[in-house]
Amino acid sequence: MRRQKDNADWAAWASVPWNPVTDPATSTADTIGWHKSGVPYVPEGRGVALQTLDVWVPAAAADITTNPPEPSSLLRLPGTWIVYIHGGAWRDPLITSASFTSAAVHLLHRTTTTQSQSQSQSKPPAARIAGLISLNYRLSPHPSHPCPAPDLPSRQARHPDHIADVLTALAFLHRLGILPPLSQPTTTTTNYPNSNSDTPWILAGHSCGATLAFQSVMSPARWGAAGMPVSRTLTTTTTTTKPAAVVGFNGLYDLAGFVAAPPAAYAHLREAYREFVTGAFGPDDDDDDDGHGHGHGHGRQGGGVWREVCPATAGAGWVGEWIGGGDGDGDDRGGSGRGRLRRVKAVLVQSREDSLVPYEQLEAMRDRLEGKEGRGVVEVRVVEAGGDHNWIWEEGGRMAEILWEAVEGLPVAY
Ligand SMILES: Nc1ccccc1C(=O)C[C@H](N)C(=O)O
Repeated sequence: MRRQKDNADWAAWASVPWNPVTDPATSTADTIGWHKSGVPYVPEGRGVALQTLDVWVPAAAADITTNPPEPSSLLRLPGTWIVYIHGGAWRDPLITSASFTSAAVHLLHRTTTTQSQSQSQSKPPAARIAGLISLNYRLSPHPSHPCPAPDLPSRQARHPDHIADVLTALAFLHRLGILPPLSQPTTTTTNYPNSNSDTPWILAGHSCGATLAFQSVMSPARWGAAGMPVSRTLTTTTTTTKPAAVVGFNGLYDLAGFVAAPPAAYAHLREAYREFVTGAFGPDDDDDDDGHGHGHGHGRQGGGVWREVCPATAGAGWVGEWIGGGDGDGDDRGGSGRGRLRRVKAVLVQSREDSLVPYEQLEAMRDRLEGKEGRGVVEVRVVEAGGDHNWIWEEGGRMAEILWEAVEGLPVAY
């Protein structure tokens, strides 16, 4: 049974070929990495068009400079895996997993350069990347991008479909052993077979991808609360290890707060926000059409769906669900404590020149993480970045630098 599942996963993985990546920074044709685009993360052909992921692996390991990595060598690659979740307000079909390409190529270049430097000085590199993953997930409808019929299954998502896809993709990577592997049957919820602090990984996201990144460390049970049906796919994802660091680029963290009272310079975006938030999550019970939303949580039952889905405003306890590791139900009582992260990192990156997301979003998130729940367990790092909303991934170099520093800053050396 388990073996069959593994085979289906590896078959999905192998259904897409590796392509060599050359270095645009040098004019040589040297391979700096290998890339697969569009790997289906719902095996056996049961997924839809956007339930896919991209992967890049640096060619730095000696045996894969001339040949693409075999599954067996893939699992032995030393270093950190980074998983990236793209933005686009849960709906923009023009922003996909490919939006990570520029940052990915910069990271492959850095890995290759650092590797050869440390080899010539015969000392281990300060930071090392094992591989990079960029996720696609089903999107909500976009009013200015009509959807051709064959794409419909990928373009009619409504919360919790987006987060369910992210969790499904992460579970796929865990089953393959790319992310800290799970050796227990997924039905076991009290045993966390792996200490994720042994093999830390990083989860990053841009804009709504940052929202999804923080949602994914919370208990999935939250997405079944408040009368929202949990997607069928979610039931297969109960046991996953959590990232040691989450990096949010120009992230959306308090949508109810924005729609209720946007900062003056962003007030013209209020209807745009209300539209895409409603498209992704449905109308908010607390959203008030006269423009004076009160937006204060009434707990999980009843109003405040938008507050409950946003990391800066969600009901208490989610930081504990992250730290608890394991399957994310936050309940490690009587358990071994394995899978527990002692300390996690949140890197919050925001440009003051972002014309779509105000700095107040970062502040709300920082305040939440530095509050009662997070104090002493979440190390918050605030990073200012330049450019407009999408510059950070379009340019890629600065994003790569911040992610590289996140790898260097991981608690466990290897
Ligand atoms: N208005 C926003 C506010 C915040 C963050 C993104 C947006 C977007 O518009 C994203 C995307 N280009 C969209 O077409 O929905």
